[in-house]
Amino acid sequence: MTYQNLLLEMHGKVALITLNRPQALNALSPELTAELSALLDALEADDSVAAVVITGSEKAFAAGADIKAMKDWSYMDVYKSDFITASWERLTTFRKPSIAAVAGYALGGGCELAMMCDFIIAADTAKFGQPEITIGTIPGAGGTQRLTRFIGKSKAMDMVLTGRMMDAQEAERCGLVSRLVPADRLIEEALAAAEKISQMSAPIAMMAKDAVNRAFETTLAEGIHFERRLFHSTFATEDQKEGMAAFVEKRKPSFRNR
Ligand SMILES: CC(C)(O)CC(=O)SCCNC(=O)CCNC(=O)[C@H](O)C(C)(C)COP(=O)(O)OP(=O)(O)OC[C@H]1O[C@@H](n2cnc3c(N)ncnc32)[C@H](O)[C@@H]1OP(=O)(O)O
Repeated sequence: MTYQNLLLEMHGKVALITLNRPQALNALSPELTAELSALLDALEADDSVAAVVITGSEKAFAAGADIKAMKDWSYMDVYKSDFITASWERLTTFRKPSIAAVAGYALGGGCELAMMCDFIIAADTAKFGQPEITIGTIPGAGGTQRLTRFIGKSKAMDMVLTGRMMDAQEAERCGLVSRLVPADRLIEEALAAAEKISQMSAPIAMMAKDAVNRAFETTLAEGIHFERRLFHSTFATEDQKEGMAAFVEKRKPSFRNR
């Protein structure tokens, strides 16, 4: 498949996806999100891919949904097509580890897309926001829910009601991003993190990701029960045997993803 709005580069077992609509600050058009969804399907099915990094340009990770495309849509258009469509949410069902590497603007759907990744590494130039209210709408790709879980009610209300932007330092302080790096090291750092993850057992990484994600969805008791059962099931894998044997034998483990 050829992609008009995305670039794909392989770095060993890590797929680097670059959103590529520079003329519109990577605004997330229906075509772009459909391409991203199709590409994630292909990467999920490809056993040679262990992790994914999604990035944009120096100026913008993504400036949100494509306002020019959606400005004249009617209620029936968005309701019947169920916009935000499944293609936007494909990242939330992607089972391999995903990292958003954010420089510049991550606004509206751009911020929402970054929050759908497993974690966010931000350049010191990054700016996050949910400015939908300034154009007469509200976040529609999970912003009110995910941002609130990341940064708490008070700050989420501030962001969503004023539409203000948060700089990278504030985003790190309040837990929206996991790491802050100089802009010229963003891709290197994100690829290094993904490469480190790709050395782990792939099924164990999936279980770890499933367990952390469950914390978003359930009570503490249910989440701990879920974690415990997954933890137990790691003992049914060859990779748990290999990992612990390697520790005892003072060598590097050689995981076989079994
Ligand atoms: C997903 C949902 C449901 O949650 C909804 C949304 O995401 S709604 C969209 C939320 N995002 C925004 O409201 C941000 C819109 N953009 C801006 O405020 C500004 O572009 C900026 C602050 C990010 C950057 O400003 P500046 O440097 O002055 O650049 P511009 O001249 O404004 O932009 C350059 C070029 O890109 C086009 N552009 C920017 N953002 C979008 C967008 N979201 N959709 C479509 N096009 C966008 C902008 O129109 C410019 O193009 P030209 O008009 O010059 O052709």
